[in-house]
Amino acid sequence: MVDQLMIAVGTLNKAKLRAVEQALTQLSYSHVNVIGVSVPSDVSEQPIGDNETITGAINRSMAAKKEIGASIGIGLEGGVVETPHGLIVCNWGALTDDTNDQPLIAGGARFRLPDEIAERIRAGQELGPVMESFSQKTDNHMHEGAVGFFTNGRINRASMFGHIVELLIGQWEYRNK
Ligand SMILES: O=P(O)(O)OP(=O)(O)OP(=O)(O)OC[C@H]1O[C@@H](n2cnc3c(O)ncnc32)[C@H](O)[C@@H]1O
Ligand SMILES: [Mg+2]
Repeated sequence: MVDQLMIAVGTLNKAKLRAVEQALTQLSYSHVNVIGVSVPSDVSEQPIGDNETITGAINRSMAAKKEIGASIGIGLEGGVVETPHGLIVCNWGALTDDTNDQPLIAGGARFRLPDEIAERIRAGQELGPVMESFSQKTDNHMHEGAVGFFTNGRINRASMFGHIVELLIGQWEYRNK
């Protein structure tokens, strides 16, 4: 009988939690207990740039792990990056465990936002609420997300974060080999 592995995820967002649960089930981690914890990211509500977004993911992973004394903490954070090609959505994840090593980091899918959305983010609005009014769907950020809306439902927020979780768990397995 394998010991239960407690994984704290620094969010109550259903898409993010589903991403962790699905990724771990697919990887046959049947002995894991995934627990969502509301923690501060200590960055802006709408992180701008890779650096701030990664920092948010790391802060969430550390705070979630500490909050419930889990063996692993995972933080997932969405942000936007200004580029000469337009405003690009970015997504980052971090995993903190009991070692003194740096948190593991992994990035996810990226795509350019349409100009009318980008303009509203540049004016200081958050992507989540902007998507709610644009898509006329409440809680869009907990379901398909901007990524699902603008990719015709091919990649939703959970599957996009699921990829990041696999990159994190894979690195964690490599480190523990
Ligand atoms: O409760 P938390 O974990 O904070 O979940 P969240 O949906 O707010 O997610 P983030 O803080 O990681 O994302 C920062 C902002 O960008 C929004 N966002 C990021 N990616 C998105 C996506 O694919 N679709 C819709 N909103 C997105 C999100 O709603 C926030 O306003
Ligand atoms: Mg948020």
